[in-house]
Amino acid sequence: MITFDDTFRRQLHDLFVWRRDVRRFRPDPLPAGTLEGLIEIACLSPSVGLSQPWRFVIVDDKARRQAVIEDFKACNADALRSYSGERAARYASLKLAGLEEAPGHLAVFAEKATDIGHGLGRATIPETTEYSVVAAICSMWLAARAEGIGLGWVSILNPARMHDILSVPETWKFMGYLCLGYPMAEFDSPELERAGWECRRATADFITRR
Ligand SMILES: Cc1cc2c(cc1C)N(C[C@H](O)[C@H](O)[C@H](O)COP(=O)(O)O)c1[nH]c(=O)[nH]c(=O)c1N2
Repeated sequence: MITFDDTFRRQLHDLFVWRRDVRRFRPDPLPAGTLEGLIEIACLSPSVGLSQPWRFVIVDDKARRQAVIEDFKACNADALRSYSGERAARYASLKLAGLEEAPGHLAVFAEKATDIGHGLGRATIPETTEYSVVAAICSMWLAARAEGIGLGWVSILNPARMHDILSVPETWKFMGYLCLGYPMAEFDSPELERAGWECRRATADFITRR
């Protein structure tokens, strides 16, 4: 039997506190096999019916990376137009992806048509497939941070374009595009909070009793 002691629990708590969404990366490359190792950990995550619906695409090709960057720029410009006044100025000042600097690019999809798991748990709530993939990304996020590697989740992208750029099957649903690399700096608070976009609320605000 494996048990975890107080020292581990304290360190685990620090890991939760110091995990960040990272957009500012140092240019240093990641050691060979880093992404594969993180994917290995992600695959230990829970999944509905043990369906393991996560699909990872390591994007090394320069032209495909550039196409993703161009799509981000277009989507981010559209997003900026949805704000006005002071909010728009603030949005424009945010750095919302580290696509140009990050040495590691990883696109993550959910295989909606998988037979693995024989449909268990998915009939009433089909979105459990996507939930499972999000669980895997969160595991990877923490595992990366434990290795001193920053992960930034980019969702300001057009899912249909991601399919075209990455040539993946129709049944794969785009879940997110992850930038990975060594962070420029470490923080214990979200960048959006530090930039004055939004602040974390008290935990009690999210709890209701019935
Ligand atoms: C599903 C999803 C999608 C996105 C994000 C997160 C998640 C969960 N986040 C990161 C998000 O802004 C960040 O998690 C919060 O601001 C909290 O900061 P920390 O993750 O605690 O550093 C994010 N950040 C960003 O700069 N560009 C983006 O496109 C996205 N997209």
